Amino acid sequence: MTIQWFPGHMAKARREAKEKLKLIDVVIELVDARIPLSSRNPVIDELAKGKPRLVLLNKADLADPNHTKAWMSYFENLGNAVLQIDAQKGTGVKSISQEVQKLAKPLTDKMRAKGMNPRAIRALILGIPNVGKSTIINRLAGKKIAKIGDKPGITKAQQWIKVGKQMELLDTPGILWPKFEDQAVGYRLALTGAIKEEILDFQEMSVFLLRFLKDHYPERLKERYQLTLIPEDVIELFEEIGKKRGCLMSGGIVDYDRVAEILFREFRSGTMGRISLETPSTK
Ligand SMILES: Nc1nc2c(ncn2[C@@H]2O[C@H](COP(=O)(O)OP(=O)(O)OP(=O)(O)O)[C@@H](O)[C@H]2O)c(=O)[nH]1
Repeated sequence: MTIQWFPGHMAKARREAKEKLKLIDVVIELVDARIPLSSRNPVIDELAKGKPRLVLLNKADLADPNHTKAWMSYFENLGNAVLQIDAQKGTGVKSISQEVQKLAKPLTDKMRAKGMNPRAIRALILGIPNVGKSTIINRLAGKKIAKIGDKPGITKAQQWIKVGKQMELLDTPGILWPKFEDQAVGYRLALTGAIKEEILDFQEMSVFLLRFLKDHYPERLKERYQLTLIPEDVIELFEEIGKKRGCLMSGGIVDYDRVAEILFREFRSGTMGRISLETPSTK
């Protein structure tokens, strides 16, 4: 789904998320493991305030495993539970319910102390577009999708999915807007598919990517595009790749648009290998 985020849409998303959060014990915040900070909604801390939180680093299959490890510690140090997952294949998804239970332990303990039988813990998935919310919901729902139906006194419109015996998940995620304020963040979001690529200049985006790869994954670049040396100048590098890939127009001039498209597609699809565009120390 592609959403153009105008102020009215952002206000509506915030209102809806706040409404949903009233019903929720544990927040599941979904981010892209390749860009965990850039893919966070800018007001998530304010929205989820006071609720225990499980951060899911999704699309971990596309991210650099070493960086993902560093990101796990980063989010743990902020006081969250964290899991890395690949919702497409289902890796790590089974642990979600367990983590949610752990986070809700103070609540279940309280219910027991009052002599009550603890009810199922209610969770909500929140995240920016395209981060994998629906994929996870479908995974968690599995084949035995059990809609619990309306709960009197709680809500009429909301449907809940039963995940095991002890967790209930709201079947519609909270879709939140991405960050806009920073150009580098914009490039990272566009490269990973969170915002419409048409909004940004393809060539500019690819130059951003090449600059990043040159600094952080030079060997990968050499290998993929069969380069013996990586030119210092990023435009020269762009042209080298164009020549290697036969992206030439008449007169032997490099077709920049085609090179940009190749770089973009090969990054997006994971053909370049597992690459993270952000580490906890990225500014
Ligand atoms: N490689 C990989 N792809 C994934 C993973 N999770 C989701 N995807 C893909 O990412 C794309 C977006 O997934 P969705 O589940 O539709 O994302 P969403 O957050 O519900 O998107 P919106 O409806 O736009 O808010 C789809 O093409 C999924 O197949 C993952 O862990 N790894």
